[in-house]
Amino acid sequence: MATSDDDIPAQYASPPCFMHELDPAFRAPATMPAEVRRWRKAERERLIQARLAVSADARAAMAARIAEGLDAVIGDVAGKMVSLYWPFRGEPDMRPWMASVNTRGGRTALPLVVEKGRPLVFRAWKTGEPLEKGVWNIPIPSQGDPVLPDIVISPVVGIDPDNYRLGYGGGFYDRTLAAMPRKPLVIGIGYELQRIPTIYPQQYDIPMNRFVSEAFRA
Ligand SMILES: Nc1nc2c(c(=O)[nH]1)N(C=O)[C@@H](CNc1ccc(C(=O)N[C@@H](CCC(=O)O)C(=O)O)cc1)CN2
Ligand SMILES: Nc1ncnc2c1ncn2[C@@H]1O[C@H](COP(=O)(O)OP(=O)(O)OP(=O)(O)O)[C@@H](O)[C@H]1O
Repeated sequence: MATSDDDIPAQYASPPCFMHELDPAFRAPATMPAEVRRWRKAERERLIQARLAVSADARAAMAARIAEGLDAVIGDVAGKMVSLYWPFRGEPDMRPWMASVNTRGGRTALPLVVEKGRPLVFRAWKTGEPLEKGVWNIPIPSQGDPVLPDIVISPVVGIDPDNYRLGYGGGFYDRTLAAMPRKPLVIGIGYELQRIPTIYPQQYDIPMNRFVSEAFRA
């Protein structure tokens, strides 16, 4: 029986973060448990290596299947603004499909990192227009006003059964989607080998509406 203070484990009067007592609407900032952060880092490295171990020819064949899957999911692209990406580290190269969107009366855009910790900005771009080197040497459109895509195609490093995406660890897509005034259709793309049982979703992770891989069947 606890008869004296000495028997009761020491406790703080308030939890260490007491902002919610001052402002009931306050939510703790997005932080990730250290073990999840470590796990994600290791899993990213494993998945990127696994993807790079596939031959360039096999990756190109899978990208062609992904393009068919995107057409099946999206249907008519005319009048749509679709954001894609400049491929690196073995991501599916969708540049041929990007050109075909423009041929069919759609428009396309590329993301650019304005600053680490800030949302991405999308700039209209199509084959042949000038590019320059952005952060991490990723090519970005040299000019053009920001656009708001109707459809965001997001390359995944890993994807789980609830369509939560593991990316390169910058939090860019989560921040960007959270900040967009109109919710676009968000399609994660990647290879079957990138499926994982869970990404340990955190409060700020936003799931993809769809995931399209080389195994997609309409
Ligand atoms: N092709 C392509 N372009 C894209 C993205 C993408 O996923 N694919 N992005 C999608 O967001 C943005 C770039 N995001 C990136 C985020 C992090 C790193 C990176 O190299 N990060 C560090 C580690 C970061 C950390 O773990 O804290 C590294 O790997 O050394 C690269 C690009 C915009 N452009
Ligand atoms: N909406 C947000 N607001 C503030 N911080 C965020 C938001 N979304 C993510 N973050 C921060 O970004 C960091 C990286 O997130 P995460 O591991 O999910 O990146 P990722 O989805 O793999 O990367 P990327 O989208 O750049 O490919 C996390 O530490 C998280 O705190």
